[in-house]
Amino acid sequence: MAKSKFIEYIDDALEKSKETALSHLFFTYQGVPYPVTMCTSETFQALDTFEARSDDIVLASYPKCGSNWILHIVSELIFAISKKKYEYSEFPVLECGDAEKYQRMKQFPSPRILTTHLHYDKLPASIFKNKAKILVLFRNPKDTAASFFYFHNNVPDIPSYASWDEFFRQFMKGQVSWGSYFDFAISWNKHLDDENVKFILYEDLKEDLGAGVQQIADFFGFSLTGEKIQTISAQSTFQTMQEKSQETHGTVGPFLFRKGEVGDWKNLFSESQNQEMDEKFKECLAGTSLGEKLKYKSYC
Ligand SMILES: Nc1ncnc2c1ncn2[C@@H]1O[C@H](COP(=O)(O)OS(=O)(=O)O)[C@@H](OP(=O)(O)O)[C@H]1O
Repeated sequence: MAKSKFIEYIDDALEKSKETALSHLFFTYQGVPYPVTMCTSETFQALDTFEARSDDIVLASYPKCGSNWILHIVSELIFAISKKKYEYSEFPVLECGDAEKYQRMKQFPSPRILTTHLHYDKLPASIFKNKAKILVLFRNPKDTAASFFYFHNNVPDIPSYASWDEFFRQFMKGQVSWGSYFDFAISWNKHLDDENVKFILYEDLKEDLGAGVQQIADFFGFSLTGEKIQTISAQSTFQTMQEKSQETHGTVGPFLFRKGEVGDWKNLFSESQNQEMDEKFKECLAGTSLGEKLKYKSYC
């Protein structure tokens, strides 16, 4: 990707981050904290003017669950079908950017890929009305928290936390960008088996990427040969994506594609933090359909 709108937007957000202290990083909109460097209340107010199409591709996930991974997979699937490279005419996160973006997006050709970190009930109504398909990606909360912490503390221009313990406290309170992992999970839990919604797990993608790519292709109705699916899988491994990360994501790339592993949380969590998260998981998700789907016992 040349210096695209995508990278321009990220560079811009990083530039704003340089001058933003952690204590001023968030503003709250309808009860959820968002980073001032990426979101504005004007854009949230305009969000309901967004007109979804039935062939829009919506990729929903909490931050750090691998949205750039599935975005890449879906872009490659579109390329394989249409023979045209998917163009990011706009930064793909639906709720990020200026309030006029929804007007500009009317001109973009189908299929449009929209990623989002929004809770289910905060998505614009037209997504449901016009029956756009939504792929919802989850990752176990411990690795998600670890990835989130490293991102803040490794990227030089993004405000750092004083320590992992401090980040963990804020994460558990939901005082991080896009709010609480658990609130996000609760909001999606009842909708994972809805028509036009498909759940996918980061850890399953890690375990068998080929099978995951095939499922994603099937869900969006892309019919490709097994050979093509394998080629796309090979182009979507962590190593391949990390090697190209500077080219695809600019300076933040190597920090964003950090480790891509399952279980890295073990290097950070203390025993009491571990227990605290297990309790929170039980309280919020035990016995729910999502609680089962996350395979918490295996990964946490
Ligand atoms: N191909 C592939 N395979 C395995 N893991 C991958 C892959 N691509 C991205 N990742 C990992 O996803 C984490 C970043 O998540 P997001 O892309 O959702 O980040 S963001 O919220 O958009 O900033 C981040 O996780 P950590 O490495 O644990 O920090 C990325 O490395």
